[in-house]
Amino acid sequence: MKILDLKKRYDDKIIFDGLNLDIEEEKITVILGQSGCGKTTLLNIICGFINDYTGEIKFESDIVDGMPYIFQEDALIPWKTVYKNIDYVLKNKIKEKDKREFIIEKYLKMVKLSSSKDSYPNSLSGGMKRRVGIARAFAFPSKYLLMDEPFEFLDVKTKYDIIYDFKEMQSVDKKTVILITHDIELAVALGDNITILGSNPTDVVKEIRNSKENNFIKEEIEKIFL
Ligand SMILES: Nc1ncnc2c1ncn2[C@@H]1O[C@H](COP(=O)(O)OP(=O)(O)OP(=O)(O)O)[C@@H](O)[C@H]1O
Repeated sequence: MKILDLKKRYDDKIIFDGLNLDIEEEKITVILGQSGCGKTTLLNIICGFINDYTGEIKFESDIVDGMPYIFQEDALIPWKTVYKNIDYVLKNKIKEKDKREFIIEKYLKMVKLSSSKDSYPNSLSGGMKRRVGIARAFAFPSKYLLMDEPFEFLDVKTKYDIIYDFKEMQSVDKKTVILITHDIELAVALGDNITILGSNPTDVVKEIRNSKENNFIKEEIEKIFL
């Protein structure tokens, strides 16, 4: 995916004034930026929630069905079971019920929630709700996956358990993931590529490719970001 010469303002506040980004397909790109620099605005432009910008977003894969978006807050429907929450987003895309069932079972198993498929969201822990959200996002037939601070408000152990499972799923499904955060540890744990944004107006400060190959990546990011 390429973001070319992106310009966006809210009234007289300039957020992007010619931002260019090259997002590698089938990898996890983490975009790190301080609060208020425009990360959510960027994701909302990519997924089409925001249209009043100039510049171009070039997708290499099909986006006709839309793309899943995991928010900070749980976006589960409280009156639907875990199974029905996932089925709800697949229904319009996959007509065959048995095919949907196969997909839902597969992803619930991957997030270790097969036995909770008939539970309602209010009976799940915060971590379990996150897992349902991840299963639903991976089950959705899209090459792209957008995530906005997806693991906020989780305790450290739960967060790293989920990160581990997320990586396992990504190693099989190879989505083009864009994750925005201000959490350096999350960036280091998940990012194949890490882009650090500065602000006023927002632009790229540093792009780090293949960050897993760099043993000092956290220290390097801290020097720039903190
Ligand atoms: N609809 C809007 N109208 C006016 N200003 C807005 C609007 N949405 C966001 N902003 C402003 O634009 C700037 C960027 O907001 P955005 O939410 O994209 O930043 P962010 O980097 O995601 O922040 P955070 O990490 O705190 O969520 C902020 O100063 C915000 O107050």
